[in-house]
Amino acid sequence: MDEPIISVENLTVELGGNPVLRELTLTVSPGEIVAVVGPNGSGKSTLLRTLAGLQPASGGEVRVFGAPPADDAAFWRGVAHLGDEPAWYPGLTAGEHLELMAAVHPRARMDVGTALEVFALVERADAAPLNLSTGQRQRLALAATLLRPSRVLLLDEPERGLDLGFRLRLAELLAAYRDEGGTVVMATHDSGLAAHGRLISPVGMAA
Ligand SMILES: Nc1ncnc2c1ncn2[C@@H]1O[C@H](COP(=O)(O)OP(=O)(O)OP(=O)(O)O)[C@@H](O)[C@H]1O
Repeated sequence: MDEPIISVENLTVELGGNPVLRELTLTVSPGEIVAVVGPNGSGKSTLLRTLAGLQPASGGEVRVFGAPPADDAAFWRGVAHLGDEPAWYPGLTAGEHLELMAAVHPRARMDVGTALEVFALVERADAAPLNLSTGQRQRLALAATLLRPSRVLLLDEPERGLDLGFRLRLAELLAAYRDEGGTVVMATHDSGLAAHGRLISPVGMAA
């Protein structure tokens, strides 16, 4: 078996003095899609944030690429995280946000024109992100996340605001990412999307 790309042992995370994750153990192999499922408040976002190194652990160990997540360029070159809606640059259009992403990532996974087509944003490329609909903004955020090269995708409810057709498309896009050798860990409430991955639950109940 391949070396795990993510390994979590006995992870405990406390927020505001309350244990949110308790002794969680998880191993993710390269090329896997893992769907983190469970009720509201069960700790899905907390788990993703901890894997991204954005939330310190209270106990246990998290390793990504064989080392604890580190807030440095090398780590973020390998990891693309989409949590809450990103901050948009004032004055830049939707298309220019993707141009910016492509400019700083010379080995982007797709060019801007392709990204606009894949994420059905061609007609709205000249609009400011805040003038897009909720689902269009989520598609833009996903386009920016999937355009940049990465080895691990950490997605928190990527289905947020998406219509049914695009949720199905998203499942295909994640499968294509996996087929290129990428690894996906996503928190989701969408049973269709979750069905594309190995189900885990942060509260340890049968998912
Ligand atoms: N900053 C914080 N301080 C204290 N408690 C917090 C904080 N953020 C989240 N929590 C609590 O931690 C628990 C887990 O929250 P988390 O956002 O990880 O859940 P989730 O499974 O992602 O939920 P949802 O399905 O609603 O997105 C919840 O009970 C939440 O109220």
